[in-house]
Amino acid sequence: MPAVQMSGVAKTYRRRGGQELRALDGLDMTVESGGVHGLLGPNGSGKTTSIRVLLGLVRPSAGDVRLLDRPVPTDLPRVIGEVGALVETPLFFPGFTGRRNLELLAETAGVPAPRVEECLELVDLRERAGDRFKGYSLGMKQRLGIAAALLKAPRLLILDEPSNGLDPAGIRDVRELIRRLGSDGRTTVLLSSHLLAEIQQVCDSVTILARGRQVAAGPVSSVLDRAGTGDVRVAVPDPAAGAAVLHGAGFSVSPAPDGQILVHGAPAPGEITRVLAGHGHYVEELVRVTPDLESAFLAITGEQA
Ligand SMILES: Nc1ncnc2c1ncn2[C@@H]1O[C@H](COP(=O)(O)OP(=O)(O)OP(=O)(O)O)[C@@H](O)[C@H]1O
Repeated sequence: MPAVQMSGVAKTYRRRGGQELRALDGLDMTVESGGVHGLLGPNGSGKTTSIRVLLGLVRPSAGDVRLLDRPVPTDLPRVIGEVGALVETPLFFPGFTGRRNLELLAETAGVPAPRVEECLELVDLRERAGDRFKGYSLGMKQRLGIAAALLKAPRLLILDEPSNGLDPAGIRDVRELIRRLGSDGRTTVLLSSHLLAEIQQVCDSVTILARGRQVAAGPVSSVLDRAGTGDVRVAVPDPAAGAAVLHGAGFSVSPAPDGQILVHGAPAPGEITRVLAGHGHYVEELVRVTPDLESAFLAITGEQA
């Protein structure tokens, strides 16, 4: 059972002056249960809006939404107890300790008190739980926010740009925490981010958004592979002669920076080896050129660098 299913979801905002803005324009997204799923897209692509739709904070103009196999918003009251979310920087009492803040939230939500300590442990804040919230670093505040979202032991945890504003150590801690949560065998994490590197390091699968639509989805590695250039870099002892042979055989070639040959859009690299060997050029190395992550992302989303 998928944890999240969105199909054809649209959300139109009316701007001042009557103009319409399509924040979501027929968005499809499936998040299978378990692991960490990334929602990746440039600023303004609709990540926060889709999360707000999932949580019933925004009513979609069209489309179907299911959360833990229940229709949303109709059945939201029946599933919301199993969903934890960190959407904006959560509000805590600055003068209270981290622990007291969580205890208050737990009491309000009817969560048994021992769960507070478990959550503090999960986010690695137990040692500092007796300190006042206002003295926490931004990273600690964010981890306390995640602890609050975990109080109900949710099956689905939704985190909207949790690394925003954090320093490198804070980012690392939050990423490790998300990975840990996603591999506990019972929690599905949906993580939104505009940072490709974050998605690559943390997520198992990804939905990529651009202008309110899905532009790619699937396991992280295959989605990025699909954005591959199809170029192959070939090393032979005599690159100029080798390039002439390949050109003569109909391949599109250009010189690679290190004196090797770049063969463009080569569907079957084995053919390159065969043609070269047929003319006495023996391949020393043949490597498929994978694009750097940033180019892959820009290629997929169609954004300009
Ligand atoms: N309440 C609102 N009223 C009008 N327009 C809105 C509202 N909320 C979002 N938008 C617009 O909808 C589009 C999508 O915004 P959204 O916040 O969902 O994108 P995002 O991918 O989360 O971007 P970011 O990373 O910048 O938060 C943007 O153009 C935004 O300006």
